[in-house]
Amino acid sequence: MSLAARQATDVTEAVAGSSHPPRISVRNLHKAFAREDGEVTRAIDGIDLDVYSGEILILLGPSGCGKTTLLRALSGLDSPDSGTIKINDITCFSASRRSNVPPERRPVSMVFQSYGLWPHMTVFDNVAYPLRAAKVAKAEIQQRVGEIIATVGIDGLEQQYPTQLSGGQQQRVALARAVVSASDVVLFDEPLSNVDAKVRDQLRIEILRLQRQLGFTAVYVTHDQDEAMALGTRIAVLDQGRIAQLGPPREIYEHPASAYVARFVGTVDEMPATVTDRSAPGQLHAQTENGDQWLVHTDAELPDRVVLMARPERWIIHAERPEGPNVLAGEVNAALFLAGSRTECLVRTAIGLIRVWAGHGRAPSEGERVWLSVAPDDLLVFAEEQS
Ligand SMILES: Nc1ncnc2c1ncn2[C@@H]1O[C@H](COP(=O)(O)OP(=O)(O)OP(=O)(O)O)[C@@H](O)[C@H]1O
Repeated sequence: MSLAARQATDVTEAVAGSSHPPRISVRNLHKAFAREDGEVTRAIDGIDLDVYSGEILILLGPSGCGKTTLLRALSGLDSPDSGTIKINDITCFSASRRSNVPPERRPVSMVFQSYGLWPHMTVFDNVAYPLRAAKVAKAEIQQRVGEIIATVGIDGLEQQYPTQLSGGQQQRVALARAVVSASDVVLFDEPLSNVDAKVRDQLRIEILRLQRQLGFTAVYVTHDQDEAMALGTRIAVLDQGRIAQLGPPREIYEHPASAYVARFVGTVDEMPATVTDRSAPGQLHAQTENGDQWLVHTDAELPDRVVLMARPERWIIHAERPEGPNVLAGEVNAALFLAGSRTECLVRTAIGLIRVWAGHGRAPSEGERVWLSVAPDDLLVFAEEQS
């Protein structure tokens, strides 16, 4: 089948929440590892997850949260302890049925952080490898490899060996090899973490373009929140083998389900506080340690001890004390001009340093006395964690 024929028609419509059945379906998956010291690590601790046709599902979380273990379970490189994995409605793993389809028979391909190219094969032969393994006719291999090499922008390098290529070029070869065999599902394991920042930006766009063009479904592991935001149709934030939150990037950023998610995705400053009034529905008042009262719009049921959080772009800087609630006096400690997009200010206040991203307006200068305010809708509030 030619690349053109494989172009997806259903990418935009068949996303999460649609009536289409999921492309990947994971139920009650567990995987524990026994460490050398006898401790047991629950790398995957009861995960349920559906991934829909044409979406890029990001697995995001700090080191050790189980991202790679989950991806390897999907690929068949690792066997879970219990649960089921279906891909294209075929049971690839079921502990109860004792079935475990080997990696080469699953309809998935993988792109690794370390490229995983065959060093003794040319670029052409690396990309052709899955087609030769599937016994595709020679003329078709020639055509499909030629097309995909041009698509990922490495034409002219066909006869080079991987060691003769830059990291970015090697990852383009790996990408071409992953998509050449028209796998329905492509699994990405931190594919951009070995390339420099500029190439990473380019490759991100390339991956997105390729995915839109070919319509494959992707599961993409990263610990880089910018990458997750840029690429994800939905993001699953993992915490110790569990899904802490699953949703579109904007929802995760603007409505984090927990303090853990708020801290991991984006930047926040935190203010411990005590709830002083919850009599009006949909709002509460809380007092910070300096005695200030804060008005927060929320429907959440919360204990008395809470933590208030605000994103840096939600604080507004004023030269004069503004009217209204949630106002804090401060002095600009540092003002960093960041590549034209914003000025990042550190403002010293009675409750500590607050980060504020001032946009295109007048940026305050260091040493200036200012007032900060934040709208009641823009304050996040969570229960204080018990230590
Ligand atoms: N083969 C193994 N033996 C013992 N423990 C393991 C093994 N593989 C993973 N673990 C543990 O399982 C947990 C999850 O590991 P995993 O590699 O899935 O995390 P990750 O989120 O991908 O981390 P990173 O971003 O650092 O790659 C970690 O605590 C890790 O130490």
